[in-house]
Amino acid sequence: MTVMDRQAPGAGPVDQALTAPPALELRGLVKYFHPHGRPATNMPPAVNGLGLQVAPGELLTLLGPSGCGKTTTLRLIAGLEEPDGGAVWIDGRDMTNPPQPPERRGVGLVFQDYALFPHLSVLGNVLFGLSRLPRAERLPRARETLSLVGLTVFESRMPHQLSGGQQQRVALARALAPRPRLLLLDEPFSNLDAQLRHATRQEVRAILRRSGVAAILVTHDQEEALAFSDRIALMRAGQIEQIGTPQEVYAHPRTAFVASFLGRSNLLSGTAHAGVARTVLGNIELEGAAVPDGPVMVSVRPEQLAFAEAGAGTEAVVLAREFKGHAVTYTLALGQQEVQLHDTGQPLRAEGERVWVRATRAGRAVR
Ligand SMILES: Nc1ncnc2c1ncn2[C@@H]1O[C@H](COP(=O)(O)OP(=O)(O)OP(=O)(O)O)[C@@H](O)[C@H]1O
Repeated sequence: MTVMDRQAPGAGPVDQALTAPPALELRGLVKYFHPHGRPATNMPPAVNGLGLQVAPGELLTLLGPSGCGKTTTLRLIAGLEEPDGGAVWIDGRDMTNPPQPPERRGVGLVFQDYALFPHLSVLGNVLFGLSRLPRAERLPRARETLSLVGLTVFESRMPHQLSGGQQQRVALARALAPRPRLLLLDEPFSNLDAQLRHATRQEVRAILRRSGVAAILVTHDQEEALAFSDRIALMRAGQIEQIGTPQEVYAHPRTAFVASFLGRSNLLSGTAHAGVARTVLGNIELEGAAVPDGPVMVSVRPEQLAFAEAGAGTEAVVLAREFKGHAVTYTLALGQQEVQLHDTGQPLRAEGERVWVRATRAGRAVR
């Protein structure tokens, strides 16, 4: 079997999940860090009862603010940390009872700082990870993987003769060459400048799709998470706050934290009655499952607000304008409340101008 044919044509992660065990399953994972080596009862765990499944071939992103436990989760999966509770299953095998060392887990790692060996050529770097393979298979495997990442012509170059994006692809080839069941990527694009970052991200995504490997990406960059993933797990304080496809999590955030961490959101307090919330922006219909009557927090995305004819919405004043070429984001004051509105058209509104605003779609009740 080659790296390429591990995923049958047309079989997506969901189809495969019906026939194969999950590439990864985390069950109630807990990790405490003890300062100075002593247990501290008042310290919350870095990872707090985390559970999730990753299907074969699936690209999952762990997204969340600094310190929420993303890297620790990745290190627990790789076997670089021991959990205090719970279990890590990879490809249907328990890695925690008894604990399996990192090299026995069938996991590939790609980090932010590529960690290529500077004195080895591109080919040498990829061969390095193949020492467990029979000697005769190493060179063909290394070359096959370099071809997968589009670096065949660079095989004799030294790392310093490559661009940052190319070096990252060598690191990817090195991690993919032993054909791991699961690839772990920790902020792999954060050393690249904005343009290269975008291009490299797309290339890496296409390479992972071709190889059919399941991968977990750690990032705190929401745009990266939205563009890269089949599903996003939004983490907060060592737990998953919400997990779903990028579209689901963006369009249907369950909490105020998710609504404001993934994209921008206006959080309006109001009173719900019969599926409609009375807010500073007037009556806003509430989407989704029935919302109980009473106090409610409503998330309305800036693109769900629009300017209205005078008298046809709520009156506001333009506080600030952020021009982005294809769109404009306005910050508006409605009495004491500030809201943001995305507008794509003309005319441009001036700071200080009086305007009328309305919600164009239903809002989302969040906790
Ligand atoms: N070796 C360690 N010793 C003590 N505390 C640690 C250690 N590693 C992580 N922590 C703590 O565990 C928590 C989670 O850290 P972790 O690095 O997993 O977060 P993260 O979400 O990856 O953050 P970032 O985006 O900043 O990398 C933090 O409070 C951190 O300070």
